[in-house]
Amino acid sequence: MFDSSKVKLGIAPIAWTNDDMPELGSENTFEQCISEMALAGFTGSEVGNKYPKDTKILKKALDLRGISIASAWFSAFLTTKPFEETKEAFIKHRDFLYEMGAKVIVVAEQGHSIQGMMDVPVFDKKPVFTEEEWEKLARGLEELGKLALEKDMKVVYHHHMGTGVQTTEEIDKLMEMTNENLVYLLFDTGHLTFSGENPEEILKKYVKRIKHVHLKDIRQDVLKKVKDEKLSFLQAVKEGVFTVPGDGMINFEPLFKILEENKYEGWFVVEAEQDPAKANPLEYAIKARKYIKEKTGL
Ligand SMILES: O=C1C[C@@H](O)[C@H](O)[C@@H](O)C1=O
Ligand SMILES: [Co+2]
Repeated sequence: MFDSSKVKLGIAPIAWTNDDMPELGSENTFEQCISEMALAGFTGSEVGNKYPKDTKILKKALDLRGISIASAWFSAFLTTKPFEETKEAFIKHRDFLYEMGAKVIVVAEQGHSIQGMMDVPVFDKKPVFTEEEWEKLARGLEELGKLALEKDMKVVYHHHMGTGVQTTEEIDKLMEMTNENLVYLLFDTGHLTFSGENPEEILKKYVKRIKHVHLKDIRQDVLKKVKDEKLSFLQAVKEGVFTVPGDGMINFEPLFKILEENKYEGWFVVEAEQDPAKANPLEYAIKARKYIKEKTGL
């Protein structure tokens, strides 16, 4: 059994409004989004572009609905820009999250990333870092890890489609090159399956270093289409490659089992970006909440 005082359930606003493609769900307001999260039974959220930037206003709106902030995405450019630029932006982001009570900071390297490029095939053109870039990334992430620790927070690295840290080998390399007490791992079921990795193997290997979990499922027929038609990451999302856990090809039972046996503590964040015009966000949030209850008891 998971300890429900140690494992919390959140959901990402990206199913209501997609910050990478603001035309998806532009009609959905911040208030509707967080009200529906609460209505579906979630007590946590990550942060979207429509969220108020003022922490007092944001806190009040979230408190009214019994929701807290689990974390928020940070784009690092350690391989392509001077470290100071990433550092300055990271400190602002860290301080915002600290005020909101978050304990982990989601970081993904965006140097050379193709994840935001509408027409670049995600399986053909992903970046591959040079040794020099790996070194910059590893040392930079350790510095960000130290900055996070100043506030008793942790950097959790987000492996991601279309970036230099996507595959098993790349995750292994990053984990080997960084200090385990400074750089932790985010486990995103959807990205690993999309990429063709084995989520169970990765989870077993790094479970002690995993401090944040993104739960999303994959529609197998859409994944095939992405490969056959050489679609980009954003086109894949629009087509519906991602869905909520339990609605696709991933077997979550062994994953929950490994997390449970290893006494995982932290957030499970349902993060299933798809077109809200095709997949009603409240309906899918309820579906996800029900599935998690069934499989974990949480
Ligand atoms: O954590 C995430 C943040 C999103 O912006 C991203 O594109 C999504 O797929 C994801 O996993
Ligand atoms: Co994610």
